Amino acid sequence: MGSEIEIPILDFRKSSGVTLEEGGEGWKEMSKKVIEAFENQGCFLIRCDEISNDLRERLFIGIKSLFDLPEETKKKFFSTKPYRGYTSKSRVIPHSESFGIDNSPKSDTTFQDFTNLMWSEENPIFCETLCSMTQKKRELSLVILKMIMDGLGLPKQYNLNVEDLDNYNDTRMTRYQLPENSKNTEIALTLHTDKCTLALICENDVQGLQVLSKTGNYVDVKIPSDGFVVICGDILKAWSNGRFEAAPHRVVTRGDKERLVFVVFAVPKEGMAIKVPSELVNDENPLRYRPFTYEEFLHYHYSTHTEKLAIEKFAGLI
Ligand SMILES: O=C(O)CCC(=O)C(=O)O
Ligand SMILES: [Fe+2]
Repeated sequence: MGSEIEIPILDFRKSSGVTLEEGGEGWKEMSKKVIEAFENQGCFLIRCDEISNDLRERLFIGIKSLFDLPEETKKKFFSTKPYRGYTSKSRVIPHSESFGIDNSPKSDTTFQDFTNLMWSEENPIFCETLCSMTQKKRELSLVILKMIMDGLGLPKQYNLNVEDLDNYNDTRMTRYQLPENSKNTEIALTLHTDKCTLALICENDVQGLQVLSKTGNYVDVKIPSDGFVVICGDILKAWSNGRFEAAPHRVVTRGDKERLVFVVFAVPKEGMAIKVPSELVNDENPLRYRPFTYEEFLHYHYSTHTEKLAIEKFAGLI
C-alpha cells in the first residue's frame, strides 16, 4: 500500500551528536520534534543506546520459548482484568496469542512470579531481561513525557503529572500466527488506538505494524532494531485537549517468519483524574474532554466494545 507519509525517526543516541540534558538546547530541539510528531502522526520512531543487541536478542529468545510452552502451562497465567493474563485467539486479536502483565512500580516481584509460574525450573535470565527491558522503556517514556511538558511550555508543576500519567507498565508480549498461505496478507490485529498514555513497541526482525495516515492510507512501520515505535494513546490525546493524535494502527502478517513483539503501555496512576491543563484551553481551543479516570475509560471501552472514536464518545465535549 502507498506510503505517502514518513514516520519521523528521532535519534536519541549519543553517537548522533545530540546531548539530551534536561533543559539544554538538544533537549529543547528534541521536545519540539516529539510534539510535532504527536501533532501530525501520533507516533514516531526512536533510536537509542539503552537497548543493546544482546539484550534484545535475549528478550526475543525468551519470548519465543515462552510461547513454545504447552498451552496448559500458558493458560495458568490468568487474569480477570481486561487485556491482562494469557489470551489466545481472542475476539480482538484472532490471529495471535499474548501475555499481558501489570507491572506496578511498587511490586518488584511481578516478573519473578510470572516466570516461576511458567517454568517449574524457573527462568532467571528471562526474568532479569524482562525487568531490564521494562525498566529501560519506562525511563525512556518518562523522558518523552517530560519533553512534552517542556515543549508545550507548561509550568514546572506539570512535571508531577508525568509520574502520574506513566505510573505503571502494562507489559504485553505477542506472537502472531503466520497466514495460512505465505503469499497472502492477513489482518492479525484490527485497527485500533491504544487506550493508554503511551505505547512503546519493539519487534523481532519481522515487520507487520501499519499506521493509518490522516489521508486514509496504511503506512508500514519499520521499527529500528536499536529502538522502538512510540505511539500516543487515547489518554494523552485527551489530556492534550486533542492537540495530539492517537495514531490508529493495525497489524498484518505476511510471509513465513513469525512475528514477535514486546510492548510496554504506560498507564496512569489508579484514580488519577485525566484533566486537560488549563494552559491548553483558550478561545480558539475550547475544552474538548471532560475529566475522567483511566479505569472508567477502560471499563467503558471493554464493556461497550466501542473502538472507533471511543475516547470522544466517552469523554468528548464537542
Ligand atoms: O504488534 C504490534 O506491532 C502492535 C501491537 C499493538 O498495537 C497492541 O498490542 O496494541
Ligand atoms: Fe496497539
